[in-house]
Amino acid sequence: DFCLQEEDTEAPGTSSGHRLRQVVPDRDAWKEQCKNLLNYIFECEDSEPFRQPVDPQNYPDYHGIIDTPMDFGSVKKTLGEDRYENPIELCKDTRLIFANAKAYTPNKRSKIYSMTLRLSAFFEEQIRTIISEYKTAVKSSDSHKRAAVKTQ
Ligand SMILES: CCCCNC(=O)N1CCN(C(=O)c2ccco2)CC1
Repeated sequence: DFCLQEEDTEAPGTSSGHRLRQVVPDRDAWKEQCKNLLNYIFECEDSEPFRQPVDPQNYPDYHGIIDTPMDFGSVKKTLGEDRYENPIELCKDTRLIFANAKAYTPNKRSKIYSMTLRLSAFFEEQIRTIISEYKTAVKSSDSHKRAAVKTQ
């Protein structure tokens, strides 16, 4: 893992000459990665029923069965407004989209429900790396903080 060397705690370009270039995992990278993933999902035909909230006019029983509606448009908006602290929170909301469809569908062979199966398989493949890299970056930045405290 990355640990601050003595000279790294000084301002860059100090009398000690050049600083070692630090490669520090970016703990904010997950946001752009999730934006790109959502954009890709929006391009998929399978996401069409899930890009905006269910209209109770079309499905009057929907909100009686589903306690917490969720859709990809809402996830995208929450992300864009910086209301997710991390990719785990985004993953939780996205999984709700799939769980709601499974709970609402009258039949596991229904067209709309079958669309979520492909979509969720793809989403889970992609989000696992984003979350893994985020957790690594957080650990690394924690160790940086510990190292910095030690040198004070
Ligand atoms: C252009 C779509 C606008 C909003 N979406 C919408 O009306 N939906 C998506 C959620 N639904 C289901 O998950 C479902 C599972 C089995 C049958 O329906 C109900 C239909």
